[in-house]
Amino acid sequence: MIQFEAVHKRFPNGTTAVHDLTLEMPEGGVTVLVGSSGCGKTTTLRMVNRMVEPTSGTIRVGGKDVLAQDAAELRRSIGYVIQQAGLFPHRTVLDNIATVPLLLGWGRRKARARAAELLETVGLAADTGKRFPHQLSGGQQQRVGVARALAADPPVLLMDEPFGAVDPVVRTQLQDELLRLQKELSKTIVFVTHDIDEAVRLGDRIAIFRTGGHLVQCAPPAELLASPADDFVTDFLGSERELKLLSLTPLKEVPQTRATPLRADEPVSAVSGDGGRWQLVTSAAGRPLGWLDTDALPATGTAGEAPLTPARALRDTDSLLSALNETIGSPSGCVVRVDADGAVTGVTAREEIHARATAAHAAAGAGAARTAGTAGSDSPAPTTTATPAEHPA
Ligand SMILES: Nc1ncnc2c1ncn2[C@@H]1O[C@H](COP(=O)(O)OP(=O)(O)OP(=O)(O)O)[C@@H](O)[C@H]1O
Repeated sequence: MIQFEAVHKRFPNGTTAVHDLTLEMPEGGVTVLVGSSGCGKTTTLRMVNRMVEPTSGTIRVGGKDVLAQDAAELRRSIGYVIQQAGLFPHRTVLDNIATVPLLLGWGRRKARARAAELLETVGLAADTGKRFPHQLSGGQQQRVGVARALAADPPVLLMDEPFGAVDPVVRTQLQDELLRLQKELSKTIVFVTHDIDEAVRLGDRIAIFRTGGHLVQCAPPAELLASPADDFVTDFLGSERELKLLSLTPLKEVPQTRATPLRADEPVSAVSGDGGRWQLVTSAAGRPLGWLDTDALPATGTAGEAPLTPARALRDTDSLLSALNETIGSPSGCVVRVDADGAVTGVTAREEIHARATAAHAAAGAGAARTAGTAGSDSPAPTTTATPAEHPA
C-alpha cells in the first residue's frame, strides 16, 4: 500500500533526516517505526502525506506517486493522528471529528451524523460530542483524535506517537481499542513510537531506525525478537527480548489435561496437578474456585470445607508470557485453563509451557533465517517479506 524507494530527505540546514530508505508497508497492516529520538521517524511518516517533501526517491501510496498528486487532496485522503490529539480548541468534539467530511463537502448534517457514529466506534459517550476538547481527559482527547482521522474512512492512517502523552493504564486501554478497531477496519497504519513494547504489541511489522535516518531492520515482531540483525537492534529490544517473544505467542496450542468430575454426587470437580497433591476445585458451573492441598486435608475433612489457594484462570487467547507468570505463582506449578464462559477446560503444567516457549523461539528464528536466505544476503535483510508471525488476537 505504501512504498518507499531509495528515499532521501535532507533539510536545508544540512541535516539528513532519512537516508536511502527502501521500505514496503503492506495493505491492511500496522507498520511501526521505532528508534531513538531524532532518527527520522516523524520525517518518514510526514513524507507519506507530503507534509514533508523528499529530497530524492519515490513514495507511492496505493501505487500512485505522492508527488504526482495534489498535496491538499492527498492529505484529506489520509488520516493523521498526533500526540495530544491536536484538536481545534474552539470547536466542539463533534465538529472536530467532522472536519475532513466538511472539507470534502459532505454537508453539515451528514458530517455530524458520521461524527456521532464515530464517537461510539471509539468508545465515547454520545454527550461527549457537545463538549470542547479542554473538557475531556487526555485519553478521551486521543480517542477523538482517532475518530477525527477515521471520519472520511481513509484507507491509510498515519499515527505519530498518538498515545505518548497519557499514563500507562490509559495507554494500554487505547492500544486495546486500536487493536479492536483494526480488526474491524483493516486500515493500513503507519505508527511512530519510542516504546518498543508498544511496537511489539501493535505492529504487524516493526521498522527500527538508527540516528541519521538509517533503517536497520524491518520484520514481524516475532522475527525481530528471535533474530535481531545487529547489536544496535539487540540493545534496542532490551534485556527481556525472550519474554517479549512469549507475549506474542498465544496459549491456544499448548496441550492441557482435561478436567473430569471428582465425584459425581458433589457439586465440585477437580483435576490433578503436581503429582496429585494439588487438586483444582471448581464450582457447580465449572468455574475455578482454587487449589486444594490434599496433604493438608483433615482426615475427616471434605473438599468443600478446606481453604483454597486462589487460581487465576487463563484463556486460549492469553499469552505464553502470562502462562509462565502464572506457573510461578501457582502452588501446583500448573495453570488453569478456561473457555470463553469462564468454565474450566483443564490445566497445563509448567513443563509444557516451557517446551512451547522454546519451540516458539526456534520457529521465529527459523522464519528470520528463511527470509534472510530468500533475500540472498548473509545477514538479516533490512526489508523482509516473511509471513507474519503469530500475533495475539
Ligand atoms: N524542519 C526541519 N529542519 C531541519 N532539521 C529537521 C527538521 N525536522 C526535523 N529535523 C531533524 O531531522 C532529524 C530527524 O527528525 P525527526 O523528527 O524525523 O526524528 P524522530 O525520530 O521523529 O525524533 P523524535 O522521536 O524525537 O520525534 C533530527 O535531527 C531533526 O532535528
